[in-house]
Amino acid sequence: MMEQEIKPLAADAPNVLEVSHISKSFGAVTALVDVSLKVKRGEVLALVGDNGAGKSTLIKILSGFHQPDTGKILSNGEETRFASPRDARARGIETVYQDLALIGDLSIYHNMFLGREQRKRFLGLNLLDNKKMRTLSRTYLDTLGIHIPDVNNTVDLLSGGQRQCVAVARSIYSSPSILILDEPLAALGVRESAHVLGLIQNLRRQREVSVIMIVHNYNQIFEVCDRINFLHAGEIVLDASTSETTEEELIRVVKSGLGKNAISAAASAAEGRATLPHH
Ligand SMILES: Nc1ncnc2c1ncn2[C@@H]1O[C@H](COP(=O)(O)OP(=O)(O)OP(=O)(O)O)[C@@H](O)[C@H]1O
Repeated sequence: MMEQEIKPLAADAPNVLEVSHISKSFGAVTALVDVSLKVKRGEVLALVGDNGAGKSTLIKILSGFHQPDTGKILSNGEETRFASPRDARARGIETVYQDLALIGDLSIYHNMFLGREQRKRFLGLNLLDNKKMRTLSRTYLDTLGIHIPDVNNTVDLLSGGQRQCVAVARSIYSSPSILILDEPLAALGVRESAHVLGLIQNLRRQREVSVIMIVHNYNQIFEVCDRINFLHAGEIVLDASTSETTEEELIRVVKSGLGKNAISAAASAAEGRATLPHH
């Protein structure tokens, strides 16, 4: 794929997903407190925060796995409720969890079509159309700029980065409006991460799908994300555009003390360049 400039998001890009004032507790444990978040069409949003900050709970709510105790979810401007992951998927939200849900000893192209195999009739029999799945997989991976030499190989033979890319490609094959990635770069080395970052960058260039991804490495966030939401103790304490802030500033904000007020103060001190969420 040709390298192109990353176009800034259109100022009038609509919000494809909006959650407002969401809270969630598990018994006595409060996982999320009054969380509001927005994602525009084509935007790549990073979700960061320490262990236990509530990142997984938030993406599980967005993908229909958990229901919030309070608050609203708007999908394309319409209030909605995701009763199950299937329900969220039906409304265009695909999630790639860390286990990737690939079958190691199956071919790459079979994995690409897992659960929606292409079939053909032959002599009255209903057979898998392997040729078609192979060709479609090849074309699709190429379109996304994913370098996989042979789609006949089993997934076991792929590197971690390639596997992540195949899982992402499979999820976007159904043209979702939102792709949620749960730590897509976890446990990947620099070279391996480059595959995945390249893919996300390609998605960002095309601006057809919005991406919400949990990331830990700030450097990678600034490479491929448009905006960052920082979660601390169940609250979004910072919402900043990556073009208007820097990695150093972000680190300063995060280290400046994890109390919400401390972060607000640090963000204001950064010449108002980081915007804070409204509560
Ligand atoms: N199913 C559950 N039952 C009880 N408590 C839970 C459940 N899921 C999450 N929690 C609690 O909610 C809080 C937020 O957890 P969550 O997993 O969302 O954080 P996280 O930011 O994803 O952390 P990590 O980076 O460690 O995955 C934690 O205190 C956690 O123990």
